[in-house]
Amino acid sequence: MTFTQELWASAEEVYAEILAHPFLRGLTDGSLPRPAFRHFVQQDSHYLRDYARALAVCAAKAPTDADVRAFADDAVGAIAAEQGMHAEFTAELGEGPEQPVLPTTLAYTSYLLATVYSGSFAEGLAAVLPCYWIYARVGEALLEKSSPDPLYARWIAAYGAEEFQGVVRRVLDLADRIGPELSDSERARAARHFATTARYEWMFWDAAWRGEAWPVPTAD
Ligand SMILES: Cc1ncc(CN)c(N)n1
Repeated sequence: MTFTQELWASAEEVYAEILAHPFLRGLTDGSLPRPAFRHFVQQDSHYLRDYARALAVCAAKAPTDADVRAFADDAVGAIAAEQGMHAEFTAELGEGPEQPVLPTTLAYTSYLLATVYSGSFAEGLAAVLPCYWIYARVGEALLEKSSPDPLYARWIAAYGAEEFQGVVRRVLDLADRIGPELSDSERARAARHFATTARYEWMFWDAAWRGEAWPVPTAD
């Protein structure tokens, strides 16, 4: 089994649950309530700021100059493209009340940052991978049906697009290049990180679907 096959196997069931989630079903049949989508976009803007930091840390630990550049470019490029898309969505949806960073976003980004700072390059890579790979798979799967809602159809098209798929393929190729050099224990740790952040991906959509809020008032 290649390293990426091993990683995917650790989260296969989570991916099935993601595709079945009412948030994603609501995107494709157009029934997703706008407040849930706005919630998602606002939390994703918070998330992407920290995800860019996580990619920058991966870049700093990458094995070759080309890999350093690829991660650094992604940290700037792919994230800037997604943030640009969110800005367009926000303009169309209307700002709505300002949301603080909510519990699931905070838990996910805290886990990502702790892992990329404290783990090896392979562990950090495994932790950031579901963000790329699950969205690429979801984009591909949803593209066939797209959505009767033009806003949701644009979101699906962005992740199904060849440009995004190509970025993801590059990262997967890198993972498979370093895979054979890893010890069994490092591969096992990496698979645990991958499975954990894949779960956070499910939780992120679920939090938007539920309209998650802090249970008691916060200071900000
Ligand atoms: C939570 C989350 N995960 C993944 C992606 C896709 N880069 C995203 N924008 N947001």
